[in-house]
Amino acid sequence: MSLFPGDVSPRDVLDVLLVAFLIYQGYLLVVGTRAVNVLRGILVFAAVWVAAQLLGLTTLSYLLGRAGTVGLFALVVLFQPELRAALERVGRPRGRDLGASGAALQDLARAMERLAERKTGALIAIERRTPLGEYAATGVALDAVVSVPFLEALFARNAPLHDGGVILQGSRVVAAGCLFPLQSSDGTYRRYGTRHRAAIGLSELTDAVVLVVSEERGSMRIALAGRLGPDLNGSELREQLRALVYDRADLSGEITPPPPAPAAEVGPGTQRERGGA
Ligand SMILES: Nc1ncnc2c1ncn2[C@@H]1O[C@H](COP(=O)(O)OP(=O)(O)OP(=O)(O)O)[C@@H](O)[C@H]1O
Repeated sequence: MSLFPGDVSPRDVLDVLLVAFLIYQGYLLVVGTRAVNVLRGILVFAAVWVAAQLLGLTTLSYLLGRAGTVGLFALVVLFQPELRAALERVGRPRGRDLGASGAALQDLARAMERLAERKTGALIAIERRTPLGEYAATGVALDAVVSVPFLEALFARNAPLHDGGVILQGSRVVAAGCLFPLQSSDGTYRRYGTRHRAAIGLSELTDAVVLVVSEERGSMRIALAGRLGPDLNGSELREQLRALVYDRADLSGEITPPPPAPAAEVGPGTQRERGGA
């Protein structure tokens, strides 16, 4: 007896499986981004359209059908950055050697702690598979080994490059004073300032691990995959860095974003201090 009854051929099964795989991958690409809300809106729109067709509401289904065609083009324009990031993620090489070392991790974490202790604001993006060249180009190119004094000097108030973000590639600082894309001020992160929104924005469009020290609160946080994690102490920061950047085994797997900070923690009025180990 054939495994595939009737008209269903192995090719049809393969076809359906591939389409299901593509839909699932598409879902993984948009989950956690602002595109998810739009996706929900599209589903509601499609459901109303199908209902209108089933009920024979010709004018409504005609209008919705027309709006759908125009909407597709509008979506491409609206989500151009997300689409580009998604395609970049698809074509990203696997298991790139970051050339990072345990020493760099310790220096980076120590610099973060010192900056947090002194309430010196800082923004540091660590490149992973998505090249950050276009963001590095907005600042000043550097080529220096990651070290505590160097990072402290970069972010020191009145230092020429303290404004903007620093970009690291492995153990090297490759740019400073860079402009990162701001997260749109919708939803959960509306109450954050621009430094935090720049961290979230960059992590939304790339797979970079973005570290932020708050000048106001002296806290250390990580933004990853469009989400801002909770305040970290020194050992938590080291642990996260080890897992996300310096443990290369992790690079073959998927990114697990840190849980978003509870709403109570995010307001400017809530001063929960945990910076420094
Ligand atoms: N798009 C950006 N890219 C990189 N850095 C930025 C960007 N926007 C703002 N910054 C940095 O953030 C600083 C302003 O931070 P602001 O006080 O608005 O943010 P915040 O999230 O409240 O941070 P903090 O808690 O440190 O005050 C700027 O001086 C600049 O260094």
